[in-house]
Amino acid sequence: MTKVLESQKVSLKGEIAIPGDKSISHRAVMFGSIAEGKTTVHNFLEGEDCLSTIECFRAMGVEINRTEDVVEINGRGFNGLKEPSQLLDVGNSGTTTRLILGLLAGTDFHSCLIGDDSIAKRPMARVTVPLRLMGAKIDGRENGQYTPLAVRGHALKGITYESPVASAQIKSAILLAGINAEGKTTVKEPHKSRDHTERMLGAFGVEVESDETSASVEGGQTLKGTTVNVPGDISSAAFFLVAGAIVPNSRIRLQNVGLNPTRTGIVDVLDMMNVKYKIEAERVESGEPVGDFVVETSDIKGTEISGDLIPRLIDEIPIIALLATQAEGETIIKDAAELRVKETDRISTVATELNKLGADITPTEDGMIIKGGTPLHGGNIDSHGDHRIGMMLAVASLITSSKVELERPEAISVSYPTFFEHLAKLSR
Ligand SMILES: O=C(O)C1=C[C@@H](OP(=O)(O)O)[C@@H](O)[C@H](O)C1
Ligand SMILES: C=C(OP(=O)(O)O)C(=O)O
Repeated sequence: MTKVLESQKVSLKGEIAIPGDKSISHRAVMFGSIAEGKTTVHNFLEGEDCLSTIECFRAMGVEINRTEDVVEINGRGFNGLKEPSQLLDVGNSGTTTRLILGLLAGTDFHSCLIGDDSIAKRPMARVTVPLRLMGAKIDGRENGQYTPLAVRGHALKGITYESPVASAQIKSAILLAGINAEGKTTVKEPHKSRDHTERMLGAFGVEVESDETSASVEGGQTLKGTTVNVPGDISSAAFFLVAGAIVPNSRIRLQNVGLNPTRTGIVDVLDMMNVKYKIEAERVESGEPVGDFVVETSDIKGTEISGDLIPRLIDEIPIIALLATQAEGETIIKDAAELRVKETDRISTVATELNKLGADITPTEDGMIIKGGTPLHGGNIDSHGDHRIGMMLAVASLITSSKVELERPEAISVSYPTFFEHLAKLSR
C-alpha cells in the first residue's frame, strides 16, 4: 500500500487522548492470564502487537473477552495454561516473543513460537541463553538464536544474571521465569530499563525487590487477578510532541500520557532541545504516574543524547532524529546500538528515509549525527514495515515543501491504529 501525504501547510490545534501503553497492555494480558481470578484491563491498546499477545494466551486455553478497549481475562493460574495445539504467532512483537518465552520455559508442556519476517531477524539468544541457565529446554534456528523457537517446558531454578544490555524484555523474561523457579532469581543490568513488570507484578500480589539496576523475585509466588487502568503511551505521544514543536503556529494538548520515570527520556530531551511544553493534571493511576502535555511551536536547539538516557527513550529516537533536523546546530546520538536490532535497523532506516527528504544524517555504529536546520522536501519514502519509522515519516510530511508518498503505512497499526485519525483531528 502507498499513502499520499499532501504537503499540508496546516497548523496543529486541539487535543487528543493518547491510546494505551503498549508495554503495559502486553503485561496486563500476560499477568492476567497466569493469575488466579478475573483481571479487567481498561484503555487496553488495540494495536496489532497486543492483539498477538491475546491470541497466544487464547491458544493456551485462557478465556479472554474484549469489548473495544476493555479486556476481561478469566485467569486460572499459571498451571491453568494448556498445551497449545497450534503455533503461537507473535506477529511483529518482540515484547510478546521474549516475555512469553520466560513463561513457557516453566510450563509442563511443549510449545512453538513463530512470527513475521522482522521477528525472524531479531536476536533471541539474549533470552534463550539466561533461560537455559535456569534449566529451560529451548531450541530454534541457529541453536535458539532466532524464531521459530520450540520450548519443552521444564522445572527451573533461580539464577543471578548480569545482562550485558539494559533491556526490559530480557529482565522481564527472566523475572517471569523466576516466579515459577525454585529459589530466588535476580537480574542486574548496566542501566535501568523500563520497570512496568516490577510495578505490575506488585499489583498482582507478587513481591519484587528492586533498586537502580537490579530486580529480584522469589519463586513459587501466585498472581491474583486485579484491575489495570492502562495510561496513554508516551512512545505514541512522542510523535505529536515533536509534531507540535516543528509545525508552525501549533499548540496541542495530549491527554493521559504515562510519565513513568523509566520512560520519560523524551521529556529530558524536550528540555535539552528548548521545546516549549507544559505537563498538567499530574496524577497516579494503577501505580503509574500520568499527566497531560501541552506543546507548541518552538525554536529548537541541537543536543547530545547518550548513556543512561538511551534506555529511557529508545523507541523515541526515530522521532527525535526528525526533531533534530529542524534544530539550530548539530545533534549527536550515541550508545544506541540497540536500535540496530529493533523492527528494522533504525539507525539505517531513519538516516536513509529522512535523507531522501533532504535531511543530513550520518549514521554511526551506535547512533547518528544530525545536522540541524535542513528544510525538507517531498519524495517517495518507505516505513520498511516498521511502525515507528512510518509515524516519524508521516510527521515529517507535515513540514515538507511538496507531497510525500509513504510506502507500507499499514505498519503503523502495530502500536497506534488511530494515528492518522488523530493527525486529521489536530490538523487545521
Ligand atoms: O519491555 C518492553 O515492553 C519493551 C522494551 C524495549 O525493548 P528492549 O527490552 O529490547 O530494550 C522497547 O524497545 C520495546 O518497545 C518494549
Ligand atoms: C521495539 C519495539 O517493540 P517490540 O520490541 O515489542 O517489537 C517498539 O515498539 O518500538
